[in-house]
Amino acid sequence: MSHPADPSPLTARRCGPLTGEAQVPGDKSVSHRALILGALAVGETRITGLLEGQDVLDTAKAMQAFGAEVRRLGAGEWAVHGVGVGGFAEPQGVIDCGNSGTGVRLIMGAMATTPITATFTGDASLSRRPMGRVTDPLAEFGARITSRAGGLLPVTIEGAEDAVPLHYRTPVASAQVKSAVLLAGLNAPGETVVIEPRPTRDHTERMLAGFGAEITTADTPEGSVITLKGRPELRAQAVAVPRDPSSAAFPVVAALIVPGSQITVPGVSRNPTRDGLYVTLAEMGADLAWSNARIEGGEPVADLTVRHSTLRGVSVPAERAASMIDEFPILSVAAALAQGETVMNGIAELRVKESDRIAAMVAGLRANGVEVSDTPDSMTVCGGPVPGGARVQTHLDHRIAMSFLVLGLVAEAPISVDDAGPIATSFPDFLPLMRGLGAAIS
Ligand SMILES: O=C(O)C1=C[C@@H](OP(=O)(O)O)[C@@H](O)[C@H](O)C1
Ligand SMILES: C=C(OP(=O)(O)O)C(=O)O
Repeated sequence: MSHPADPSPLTARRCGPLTGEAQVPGDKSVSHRALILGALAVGETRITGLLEGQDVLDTAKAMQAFGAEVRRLGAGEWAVHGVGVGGFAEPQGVIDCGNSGTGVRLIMGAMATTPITATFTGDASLSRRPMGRVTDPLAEFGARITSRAGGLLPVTIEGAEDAVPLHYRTPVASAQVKSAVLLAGLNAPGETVVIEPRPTRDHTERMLAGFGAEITTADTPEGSVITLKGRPELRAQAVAVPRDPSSAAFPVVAALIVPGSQITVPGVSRNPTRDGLYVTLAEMGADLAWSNARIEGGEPVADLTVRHSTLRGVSVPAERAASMIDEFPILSVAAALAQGETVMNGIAELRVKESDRIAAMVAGLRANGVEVSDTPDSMTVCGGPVPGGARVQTHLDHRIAMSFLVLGLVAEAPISVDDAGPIATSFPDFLPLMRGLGAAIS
């Protein structure tokens, strides 16, 4: 996505009830990890349900550049022939991770303890995001790292020759930082330990265990202590990727706010480190019915039925932020339709995502007549009728684009977004899926 096509604006209009089944795509976090661990394993990993969004395709390309064989077998079906821990080859070109923070940060971790050199770049959005949070701990493993001033991309990493394992306390609640350190720890002798003051999504830990690594998590007064034994032989696996709860959030909130709607969303991940939005919507009075709970690909999943509901404003505690970190833009859309005020606390991390998501939501909601305010780490939305009628700037941010297209389905006047192109990074079929449910987006 470093050389995006011309911007593609879209407009959403008020519509009748949404009905039907929403087959949302595979989980983005799990998809990146399946490709990376597949590339570090011995043998052939088979992946089903892989998200074929641009972020993940960029990671697949990167794994090829590091020497893994990556083949697409069919829709969502991929094979990765890995090179083993420590087996990455030096890429011949620059690694372009496009729009993807997860891709670039996890891959930097995965190569930083192998004695090869790689340069990473990305699009205009990724080039504004902080990389020091990952390159600082990777330097402690013995990697030599240069970046643009302020720890920005492009970043060049000379991987450590004789890596030393690390004990690292993450200064921000970030699964990307935790995962980068754990992936680097794979090729360091001895135990690498990550201490997380607050739990974040645990897909890396689950999948490392699934691939045969020795990894434990202990809850202690200091937080979660994750211990990984270095230099395991990772064994190729079959990985079934669950459907992405962060993508499901868009049709789910759309069905909650469009009167008369009822939809089902099968096979959504219910990983408790990802369920903050669903907990919050239930507190707001949302009619969400989960059924057929099961385990798929090492992750809990269930089917979800959603009915239009009258929502009321709530206060979302800071402790919940990590479990719904990508869902605050769409939560603020639900909040705009709720009775009373919704306060979102402890969300400073939103300022360093694909855009400053607090600023982008505040600007777009205000332009469409919603009362909203913010502080450096919180946002408050006042619910009520939504006049709409404005065009929103999405700043290369897929979640801002999808959120305002959902809001447009209930606003009095249509809402446009300046560029829907980035939606393809995480949810390439968003438009046909939403139209299939009855949404008026064109
Ligand atoms: O590890 C991951 O797959 C992700 C972690 C989160 O980022 P942070 O770890 O930076 O909070 C999230 O925002 C991102 O979409 C995916
Ligand atoms: C923050 C996100 O992704 P990433 O950090 O991987 O760019 C997201 O998908 O909302």
